[in-house]
Amino acid sequence: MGFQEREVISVLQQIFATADSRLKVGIGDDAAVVATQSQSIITSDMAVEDVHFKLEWSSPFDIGRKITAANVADILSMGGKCDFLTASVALTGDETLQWIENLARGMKHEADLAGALVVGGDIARGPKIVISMTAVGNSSSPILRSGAKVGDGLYLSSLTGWSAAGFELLTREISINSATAEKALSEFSAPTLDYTIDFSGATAMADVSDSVLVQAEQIADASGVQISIDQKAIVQASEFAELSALADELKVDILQWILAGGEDHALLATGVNLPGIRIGSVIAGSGISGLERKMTPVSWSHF
Ligand SMILES: Nc1ncnc2c1ncn2[C@@H]1O[C@H](COP(=O)(O)OP(=O)(O)O)[C@@H](O)[C@H]1O
Ligand SMILES: Cc1ncc(C[n+]2csc(CCOP(=O)(O)OP(=O)(O)O)c2C)c(N)n1
Ligand SMILES: [Mg+2]
Repeated sequence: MGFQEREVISVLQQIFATADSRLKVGIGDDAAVVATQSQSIITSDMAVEDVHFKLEWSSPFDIGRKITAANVADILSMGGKCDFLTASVALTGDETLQWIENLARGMKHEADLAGALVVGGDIARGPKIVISMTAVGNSSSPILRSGAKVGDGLYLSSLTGWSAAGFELLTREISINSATAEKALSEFSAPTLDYTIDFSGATAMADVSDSVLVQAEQIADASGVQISIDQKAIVQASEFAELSALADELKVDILQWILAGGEDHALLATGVNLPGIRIGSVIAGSGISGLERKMTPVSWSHF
């Protein structure tokens, strides 16, 4: 074992140190003390070694970014802003202190982008690395999955499919030396969240962790509407041609990546005249329609 628990805590204390006035008591006591808003949004997501990440595929910095992004995205998808995060980490004991430090630096990097503070967590030994984060955010008017209305459009904050493309390159052990392949690998290792998109006018919203199809179906079910996907509109998206070239090179169906791939954590929203990429419409009925061929959404239900 290359580190002691108190050494790790001391490193974490330094990395997550802040003078932010929202934090009253940070790392070092039994719990953090924070100034919350009158209405909070709370969510948790975890990342398990060999289920959500592989040590040979991703740097500790990217693993830290990715789990933080997955948590923050659930707050953004409620129309909220993330304020606080906690990080509970099971380590095997084979890691170096530097590995753990870089994991924390990745978390801090993404937390900074989100305007959030890492205020505490826990460390334990486990047979594999498991990272569970909890995020606390706020919104005075949260956007639920259940608000989609007939006549709304369906919008993506950015084109999905990049993470699935990176996952495919890694699982098939294909090495392509191009900026497009680099982008796919980087989006898989740690997705770029769409912090600047203004979806405050959305009637319903979800982040794409499982896939556009799964998340659209969740919105359709919760709202009692049908969502019709417009494949022709997806083709018009600005990054489509670039991703399509990579799909052709790998001989895969690009729509499988875009609609059935996961982990981009892009925002999927319904509403009228929203920014982003319009990929469909909300109509009367139930379920999903409009697909020109059958898609097999990769279901990431874990059991
Ligand atoms: N172990 C658990 N205990 C309580 N609630 C849970 C648990 N696991 C999942 N949930 C809840 O189930 C819902 C769906 O979870 P999940 O599919 O992980 O959503 P997401 O894709 O937004 O992370 C969420 O409201 C989540 O809080
Ligand atoms: C080693 C490895 N295998 C497979 C995947 C792909 N993968 C794992 S979980 C997942 C979907 C999202 O995970 P989940 O825990 O269901 O997230 P949540 O819906 O709770 O946000 C995907 C696409 C991966 N990221 N890493
Ligand atoms: Mg979850």
